[in-house]
Amino acid sequence: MSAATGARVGVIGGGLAGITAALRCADAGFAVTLLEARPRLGGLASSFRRGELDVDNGQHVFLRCCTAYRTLLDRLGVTDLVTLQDRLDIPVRMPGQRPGRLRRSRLPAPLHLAGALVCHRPLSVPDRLRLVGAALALRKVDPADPATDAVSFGSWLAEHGQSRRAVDALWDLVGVATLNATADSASLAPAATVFRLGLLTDAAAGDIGWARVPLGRLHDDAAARRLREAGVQVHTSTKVRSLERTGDGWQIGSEREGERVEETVVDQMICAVPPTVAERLLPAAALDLPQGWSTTLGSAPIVNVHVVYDRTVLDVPFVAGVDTPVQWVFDRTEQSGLHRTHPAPAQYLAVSLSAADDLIRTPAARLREDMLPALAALLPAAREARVLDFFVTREPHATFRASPGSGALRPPSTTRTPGLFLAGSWTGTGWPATMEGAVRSGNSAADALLSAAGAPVRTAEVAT
Ligand SMILES: Cc1cc2nc3c(=O)[nH]c(=O)nc-3n(C[C@H](O)[C@H](O)[C@H](O)COP(=O)(O)OP(=O)(O)OC[C@H]3O[C@@H](n4cnc5c(N)ncnc54)[C@H](O)[C@@H]3O)c2cc1C
Repeated sequence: MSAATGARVGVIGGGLAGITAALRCADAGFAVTLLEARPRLGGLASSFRRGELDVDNGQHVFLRCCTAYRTLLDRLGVTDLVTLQDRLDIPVRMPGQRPGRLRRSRLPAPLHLAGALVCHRPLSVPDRLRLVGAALALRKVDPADPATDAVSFGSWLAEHGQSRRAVDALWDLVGVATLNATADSASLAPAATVFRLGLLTDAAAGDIGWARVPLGRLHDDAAARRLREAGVQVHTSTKVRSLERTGDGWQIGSEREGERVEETVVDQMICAVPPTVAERLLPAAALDLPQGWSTTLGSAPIVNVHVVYDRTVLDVPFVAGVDTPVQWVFDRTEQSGLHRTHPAPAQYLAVSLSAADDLIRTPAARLREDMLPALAALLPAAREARVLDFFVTREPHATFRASPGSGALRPPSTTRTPGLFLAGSWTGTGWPATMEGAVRSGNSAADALLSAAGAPVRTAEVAT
């Protein structure tokens, strides 16, 4: 029997961070209750039904180096529902140009990308040569050094000989999608983490993975099943309103459909909610941060434009765009179950638009006017195709804003209040706001809680 048996843990928030933390604590023998405001689990990485179509709230990808997220997928029993490339391969499209690709070779890092970059036609030959120096210098940047967080990625790239064109056609191609910020507005610290871990250290690290099913099947259905099997009490549609310290424990006040529900009393707490909610719920002295820190940290939006065509217009799972407002385009036909209502060859594409400050309030009709011609310019078959459906999903608070200085506003998983721990992709994981960061934060919070409770900490296995 575990040392933790009988001790009660409350987890607020059923995103990836909360799911991970709850499973880890339950596996260690705690009696866990998870409270989630929405009717479903999965938080910012979820899906919903639109008529007969399963729609993700936004296209999500992960990399082979996302070992914590992949370990969670294993724990949820859904690894067979995702695809992971054998070799990093990014088809690149530019209007009026022959298709290109960024594909790694079998050489060790960083040589694995040399061939692809030498042939990256959007860049001039001098720009391609200057990439080498910057890539080697980036390998030496220490993301954990506070001075790194004070600098913008864009200014660092400029200092290292990168032209505007190189930033637009290469660094931002990868950086905007992973940091949800352009190089000019991003902190060097998370940018260095992404490029070093994903592209510059281990050749296989940057291979891209994605779900072959709606995200809800992974992060809601499978997670709910595994949590239940682990003995976690999951209460969805339950919004936490208050968190009170009572003697040695915590009293959680919440409501369901606007009605107060009986308070939950626990011994230890993990708060895995967005930053603004955490600041509201946490005792004032819990964090070593100035009042209003969550507003200062801020958030950044992502918009997805969804288009159903009457025919196949994209013959690969995804492409990245250069010299176009279209950033990344994904084939969503299989995941969405499109052919339940629109027979083949109809195809459903999602255009993922990160760092979308300029687009988050743009009306759908205007996005349609802009995006359909842009898609036709990249995908010749789209010029003749009929659009059967067009809609937009918007996540105004998709990630925290990874600006210079944001690192100092990302607290660790431990707080100054005993028995209270924090999780969430916005906490101090060193990673940008990603699924990997969320799962790592859930693991850190669980590790800290287990160690404070004197329970054995079994570091989660890492997928290879
Ligand atoms: C459109 C989009 C595209 C993205 N693309 C990628 C990608 O390609 N790759 C990648 O790795 N990451 C991507 N991300 C980021 C990734 O989804 C997030 O970093 C991650 O899912 C965050 O998980 P979390 O558990 O930290 O937070 P959240 O998912 O925000 O979970 C917090 C949970 O707390 C709940 N909650 C809030 N208030 C309360 C309350 N009072 N009481 C109870 N519950 C409450 C919320 O409902 C939510 O479920 C994307 C995000 C978006 C929005």
